[in-house]
Amino acid sequence: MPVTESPLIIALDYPSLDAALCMADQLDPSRCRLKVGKELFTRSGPAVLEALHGRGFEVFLDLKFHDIPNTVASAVEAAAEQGVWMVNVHASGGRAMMEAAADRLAQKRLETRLIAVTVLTSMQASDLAEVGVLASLDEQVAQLAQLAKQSGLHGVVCSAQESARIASLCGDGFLKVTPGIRPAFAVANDQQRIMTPQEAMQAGSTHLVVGRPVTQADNPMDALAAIESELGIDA
Ligand SMILES: O=C(O)c1cc(=O)[nH]c(=O)n1[C@@H]1O[C@H](COP(=O)(O)O)[C@@H](O)[C@H]1O
Repeated sequence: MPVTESPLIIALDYPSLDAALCMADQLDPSRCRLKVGKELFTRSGPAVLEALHGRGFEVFLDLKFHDIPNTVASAVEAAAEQGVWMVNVHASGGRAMMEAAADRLAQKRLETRLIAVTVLTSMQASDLAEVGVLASLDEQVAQLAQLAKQSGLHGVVCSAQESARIASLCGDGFLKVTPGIRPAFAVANDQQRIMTPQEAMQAGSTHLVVGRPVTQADNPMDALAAIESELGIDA
């Protein structure tokens, strides 16, 4: 049984363990999961995982691995051994890399969900062209999602704008973890492909990653409650 049925994952993008735990201590593991990303993990290391697991949270370790297959498989194994609920890689690392990571989890009987980033939600079509990708943004996301599924991954990180297409190509059970979530009260910041929480769920997202709209709000708990209410979740 999961600790929570909520689709919400709060991104703890903070510069210190203390700041991250200050937010975590206002949250409840029955209401959301937490995401630990590059800044926090680089500063605090595995201690943050222990601290959050100790408080009962399921943790998405978002380090977006992208390297040769053996290196990524070993990094994914190391994350899973620390008990994280979810870990991610970049789908553009390719089939061999994703298969090696998925196979390693299976060999070691580790149940961590492994997902792949398709195209970052901060990118738009012109950014893709600039890095030499000639496919349209939608086509690139669809191609990488299908490759991730064929490689044995549990799902993808994508924008909610792409969730419906990925559901039709890869199935409802394939996880669609969607950052770039912006409730009506929040600003876009550096996100390009955004949707509101309700639109994202209607589009078929299975999980919503929310950072600054909650963590930088004047009252983070009110912001979280407003999102829950938009989704019809009883807090
Ligand atoms: O893998 C991710 O979590 C991720 C992928 C992506 O394409 N876009 C994206 O924003 N993220 C992460 O999702 C979070 C979004 O945070 P906010 O923009 O503050 O809501 C950040 O921690 C990003 O690192």
